[in-house]
Amino acid sequence: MTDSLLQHHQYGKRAIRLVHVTRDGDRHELTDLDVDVTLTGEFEETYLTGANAGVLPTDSQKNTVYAFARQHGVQRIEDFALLLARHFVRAHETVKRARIGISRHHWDRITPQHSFVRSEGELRTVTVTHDAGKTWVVGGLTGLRLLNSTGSEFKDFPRDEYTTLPEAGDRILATSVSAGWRYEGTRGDWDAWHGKIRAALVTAFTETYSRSLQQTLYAMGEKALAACPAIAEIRLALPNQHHIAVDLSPFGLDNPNSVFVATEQPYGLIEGALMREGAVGADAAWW
Ligand SMILES: O=c1[nH]c(=O)c2[nH]c(=O)[nH]c2[nH]1
Repeated sequence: MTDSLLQHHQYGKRAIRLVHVTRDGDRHELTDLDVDVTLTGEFEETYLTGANAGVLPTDSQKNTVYAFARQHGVQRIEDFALLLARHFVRAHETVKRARIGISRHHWDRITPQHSFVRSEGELRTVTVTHDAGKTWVVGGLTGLRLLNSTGSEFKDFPRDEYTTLPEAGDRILATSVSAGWRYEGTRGDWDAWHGKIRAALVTAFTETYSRSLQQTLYAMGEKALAACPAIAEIRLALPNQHHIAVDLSPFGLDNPNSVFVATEQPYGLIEGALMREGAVGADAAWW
């Protein structure tokens, strides 16, 4: 046997599918969540010898999520994640840090009472990390698809022997936003704050005349920080969903920037993080 050290370990349950219905008479509220639980702590023994005395089964973790949903409701995912993270650390001595990630699928009401249609793509997300010293709440969203059909260019980039990209003076700019933002505190008006930040991201995307998606990213982050004083930092990942004008000349047709092929792969990925001036970083809050 070679000498080896267990360097890092964590475990938990992924993709706990939870659908919760609140019945207010005939009118129902639907909440549809994917919940991830990750625990770190004193679990070396089971890795080294298979002794499970300190190992809270992932099955019990899953059951806790369902039981807490019944007992406490799930209306605001930020509060539900805080509740679960604190519970695992408080209730189990071997658990030193708990991280709860939740993504919420959005359903739109199609009758006044109890019928819904799922709006595809966009998820509201939260990651709560809790240990003896601190609790961090990172709110966010993924799959927010945005497109500007003008107001975007990409020019003046360096050209080398491999450059074929033409300069674009008027191109389509399209992306699917992934954003995470770290709140300063653990109490808040989560729904309103999420709404303000989402609106700021959309407004900055639509209102910025874009010379690069990088510039647009910065404008989005800046507007989000301005819109919600409760957040200290924001991280954004913006895939550049390229739309390429189709060459219609073989068919004797022109293409005055009206027919495009929307390509999925490969795509550019533009990432950036903005911190409010004077705020203190918190790497442990992020994956
Ligand atoms: O906004 C852009 N940023 C880039 O870095 C880039 N690179 C590329 O090929 N197209 C684009 N567009």
